[in-house]
Amino acid sequence: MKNKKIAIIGCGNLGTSIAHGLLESEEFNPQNLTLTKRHPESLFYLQPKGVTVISDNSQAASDADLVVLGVKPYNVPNILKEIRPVLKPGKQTIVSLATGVTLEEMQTELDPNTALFRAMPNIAADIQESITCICGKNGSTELENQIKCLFNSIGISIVIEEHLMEAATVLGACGVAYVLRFMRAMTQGGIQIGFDAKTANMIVNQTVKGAAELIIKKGIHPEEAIDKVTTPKGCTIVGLNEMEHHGFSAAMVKGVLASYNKIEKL
Ligand SMILES: NC(=O)C1=CN([C@@H]2O[C@H](COP(=O)(O)OP(=O)(O)OC[C@H]3O[C@@H](n4cnc5c(N)ncnc54)[C@H](O)[C@@H]3O)[C@@H](O)[C@H]2O)C=CC1
Ligand SMILES: O=C(O)[C@@H]1CCC=N1
Repeated sequence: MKNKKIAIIGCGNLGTSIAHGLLESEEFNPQNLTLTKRHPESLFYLQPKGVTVISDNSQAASDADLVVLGVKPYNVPNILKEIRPVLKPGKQTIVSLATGVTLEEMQTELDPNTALFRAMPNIAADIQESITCICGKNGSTELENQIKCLFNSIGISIVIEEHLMEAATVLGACGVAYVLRFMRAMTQGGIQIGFDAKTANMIVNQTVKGAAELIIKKGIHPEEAIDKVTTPKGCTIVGLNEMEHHGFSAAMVKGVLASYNKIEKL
């Protein structure tokens, strides 16, 4: 990755998280990163690190080995039309982060030989803790490995089939927001039982981090760990059952499905 030039076209919330993550990575040279935005001033704070920040998408795309599209889905066709004249098929790779825009839809705007990937990271890229799901078209195994390498430097990545990209968006990208809303609700409960907001927040944050890392590091099923917490006739099982009576798991599943169904209509 050290020698690869990357342009993030449309560097908003997600693009900036990726840029931050890349800049923390030892495998990446900041001089090789170009970020674009229509009004780029808000990204100028990254210039002292060696990053190029401009508003000219074609200039950014023409110089890059990897062109990452960070714009909203409805902007993708116009951006592809804009940069197509400067692209060098066979020499560059396009990676779209856009939700719900298929490889086939993008291919219609590009030279048929253009190597094209979709990637679905999340905003934890900022601290190199993203999960990124990737799928591609016209790319060699070597190119696929390069894309994996890029996203592994800001977390972990897996290659999936394209028909699962929308599911990946919901679980991996929207998922960050679901977990954070859960954390806020738990904090509110903590305040009601006596903690000030700051302390409740700290306890919840570390509890969630500990629970996630326990499952990840031990490689166990969540229910196996839950069984270790639920003392018979104890307070945990009473709380969990009360949550289920109010539809906790059902609400989560329904929320996941609602997000998934919305992508179809984006
Ligand atoms: N925010 C998230 O957590 C995730 C977002 N995505 C996808 O990533 C994409 C970006 O999402 P966000 O970062 O949230 O959106 P955003 O609105 O924060 O970022 C898009 C950026 O593109 C810029 N832009 C728009 N038109 C442009 C143009 N013609 N030239 C240059 N820049 C232009 C905007 O100024 C903005 O900064 C979307 O397609 C979304 O579906 C995917 C996974 C997670
Ligand atoms: O809410 C959205 O549409 C985008 C996709 C995943 C996260 N943000």
